[in-house]
Amino acid sequence: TQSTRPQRILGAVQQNATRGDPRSVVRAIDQYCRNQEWAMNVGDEKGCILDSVVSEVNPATVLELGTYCGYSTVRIASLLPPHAKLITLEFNPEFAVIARQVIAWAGLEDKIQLVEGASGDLIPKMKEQFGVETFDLVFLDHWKDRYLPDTKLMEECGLLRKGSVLLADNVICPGTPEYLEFVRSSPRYESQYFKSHLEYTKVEDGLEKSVFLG
Ligand SMILES: O=C(NC/C=C/[C@H]1O[C@@H](n2ccc(=O)cc2)[C@H](O)[C@@H]1O)c1cc([N+](=O)[O-])cc(O)c1O
Ligand SMILES: [Mg+2]
Repeated sequence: TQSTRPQRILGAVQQNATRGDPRSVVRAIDQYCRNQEWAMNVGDEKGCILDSVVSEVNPATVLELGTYCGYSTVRIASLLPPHAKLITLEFNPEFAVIARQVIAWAGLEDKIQLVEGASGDLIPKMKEQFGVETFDLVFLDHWKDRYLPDTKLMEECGLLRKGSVLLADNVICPGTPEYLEFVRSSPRYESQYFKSHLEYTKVEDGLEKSVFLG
């Protein structure tokens, strides 16, 4: 029976990465997706921008919207301080099965909690069910038409504090026009665009970093 792209990505990790070495997991996925088949990981070029923002924020609590195969999950978690926690939301059970194995191969299970479900349903439960106060960093990389409603939902649920950082992938390609307009025009956010390229291509894309001002 035919394998799926996520299954082939997991295979590339198991064949080419070293157990317990997150950076080798990241490298194995990038090499596979650059040389064998494209996949919607944030990738190595935008990944360096992601690394710099994570290192600058040095977050104790991170929320990732959109796990997929766990590439950015592992990339972020590998840079977190000892007791920091990353919660990642994944809607597709098949993707979740793969991501859990990628996270395990990297040896990062203790830092990462993968929760299955829709962001719109899970965000209101963050405080009561997952014991979260606020998030220091949110990485948005799920369905592009959910970036804005979920940002408003996080505000309403008191999950953002003065200084919380939102980092959004794909603000150019595929594009998140309503989200971009909102964070760039709202007086409650200080936004900055990091120009880059769509993963594994020469097409323009970028990350938008938006600091919540409270
Ligand atoms: O479409 C894109 N991303 C959508 C990602 C969606 C992911 O978020 C999950 N989710 C988790 C929780 C939810 O509530 C909803 C979905 C979905 O189950 C999926 O795993 C995309 C597309 C391109 N592209 O070039 O076409 C490039 C990119 O970098 C992209 O990120
Ligand atoms: Mg993306």
